[in-house]
Amino acid sequence: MSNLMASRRQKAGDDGERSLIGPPSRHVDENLPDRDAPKPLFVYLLAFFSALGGFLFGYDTGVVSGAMILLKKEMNLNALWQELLVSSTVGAAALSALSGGYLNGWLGRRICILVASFIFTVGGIILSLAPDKVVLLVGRITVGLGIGIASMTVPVYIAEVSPPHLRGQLVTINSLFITGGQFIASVIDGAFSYVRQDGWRYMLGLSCLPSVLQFFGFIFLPESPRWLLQKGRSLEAHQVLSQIRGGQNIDEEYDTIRASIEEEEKDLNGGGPVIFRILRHSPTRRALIVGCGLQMFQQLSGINTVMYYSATIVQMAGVRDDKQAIWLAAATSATNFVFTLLGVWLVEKVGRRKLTLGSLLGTGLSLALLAVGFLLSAQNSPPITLHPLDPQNSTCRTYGSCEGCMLDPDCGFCFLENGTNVYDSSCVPVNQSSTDHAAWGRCSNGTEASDNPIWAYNYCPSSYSWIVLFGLILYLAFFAPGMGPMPWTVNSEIYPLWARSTGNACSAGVNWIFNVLVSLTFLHVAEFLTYYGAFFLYTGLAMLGLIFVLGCLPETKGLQLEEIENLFAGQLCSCGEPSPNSNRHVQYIRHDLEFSQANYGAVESDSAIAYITLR
Ligand SMILES: O[C@H]1[C@H](O)[C@@H](O)[C@H](O)[C@@H](O)[C@H]1O
Repeated sequence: MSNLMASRRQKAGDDGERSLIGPPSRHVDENLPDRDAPKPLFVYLLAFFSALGGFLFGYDTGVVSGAMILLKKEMNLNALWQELLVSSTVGAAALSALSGGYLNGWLGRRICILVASFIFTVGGIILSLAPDKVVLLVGRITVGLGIGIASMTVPVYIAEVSPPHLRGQLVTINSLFITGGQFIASVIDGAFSYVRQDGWRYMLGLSCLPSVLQFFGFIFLPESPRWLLQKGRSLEAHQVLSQIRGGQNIDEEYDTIRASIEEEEKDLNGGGPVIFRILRHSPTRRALIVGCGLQMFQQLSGINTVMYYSATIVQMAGVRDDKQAIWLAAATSATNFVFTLLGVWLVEKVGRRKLTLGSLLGTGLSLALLAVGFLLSAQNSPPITLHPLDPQNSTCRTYGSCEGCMLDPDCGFCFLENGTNVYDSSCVPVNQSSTDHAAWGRCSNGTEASDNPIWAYNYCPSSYSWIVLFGLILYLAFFAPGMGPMPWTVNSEIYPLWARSTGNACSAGVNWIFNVLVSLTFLHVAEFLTYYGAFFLYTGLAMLGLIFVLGCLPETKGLQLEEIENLFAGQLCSCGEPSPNSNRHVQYIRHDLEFSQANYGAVESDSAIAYITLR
């Protein structure tokens, strides 16, 4: 038995991943899934149609910044409404991701994906036809509900239908679709920014195309075989598995899924709602802490602030034209997308742990560079030379330089420019109905000719802006391959079968909650700590994340599901070292003995527990 285990263990290390659906159950040394194993086209089709959910997640979160530039003018949106339209989607996503675990167990993965694509479509229609801002808000909340369900269901579905040797790659491709969606959204934003009248309707409404495609695709696509088996629909599960595996012999895999479900049922951890069972079961509780911690630190390292703020960063660097700024923001999301591709390639080469650690270290250093850029800009902030009489007697006249003026949300900086030289500058109140102009004076008419003064809201002109721009690109290059996709990928692998949808629902919920928190607090944090203070704060948080990952994230690459579970059997933070218990190796093997009924038994040796399927 030990030799047999050793050979399987060796093979597991060499071959990469094993099925999440259940442990491999084939005969010891033959038919093991490996890179030469058949790659049934059908599974790619399934992954593509599911990852459209990731695309919609990226599209709907990304498209709003470009749409807002047109919307705020057409609908006279004040800062509060702009904030509401952006954050309501993310808030709704948090709620629906949290409830998605229950929906997944009750309705199944396929129905949840169908529901999500239906909601996306309805949301897209509401948004494109919205007559006023209230209906727009309803549309944004609707779309958020779809995003939440999709964000937690899609990785689970892909993991459950993928053959073992393709699982890691296919789940990470979902993250590629997220950043791809954000990139396409920014291109669509750029293209329709020329359509001044109603351009935003196309931007927001176009998401209906992929969602309708996904909806019709999933009418014909199958349910996860594991969910079917869990619900006792064994005949259907067998048919689906056989279809997904392209007609290969699936008896062994099928038996394994069934065996693992029966094992789960034997060991219900006291019964009750899954979340309580997770909290009572220490290894799964530890996995949940690691999964939620990763999602929390992903957001605390400021990705969405950096992406959202990128348009302002490029304005700060001297690009003042709205359209040019939109296209440069598209370049930012293209960078995010391209470097995610690097992550898909690296994940099986260097492993999840090293990729996440390297990514966080680079992310922290780039955040520090961004902070230094902002610090130098603040120290050399242009002085205010003109103090026009203020009819509103606002706080704006109290500032001596652009820095203080820019940090006050009620004021903006109005100036003339000669090359990099700023002159005739003043700090004046912003127009309450549009931040594009001042409330009165030279910068209030919104026209921008070379002899007209420039209106800078939220930023200051600075000759150190290149440091900030460089920091931004470096940040994305480090974040995108690791901290972007790994929290999603790792979460799809670390929970045992019974806890997978609830574990993913909780961690996705944590992701969305911290997304809202970081984006809602950014401007206030910047007001109190200044921009460089805010970015130094993110640097600190990324470093805390680094310590967390260093201490608590074990390497899951190339391990079987049972080995992954065992990684959480010991202490929570063991610096990635396998816990002593991980020597216990669980192995399912099939004995072709002549029994007509299936029976299951367990044998424990000094270094292994073997679950033997007897037939
Ligand atoms: O993994 C994704 C990705 O990195 C996106 O670019 C980001 O906007 C999301 O918040 C994140 O969850």
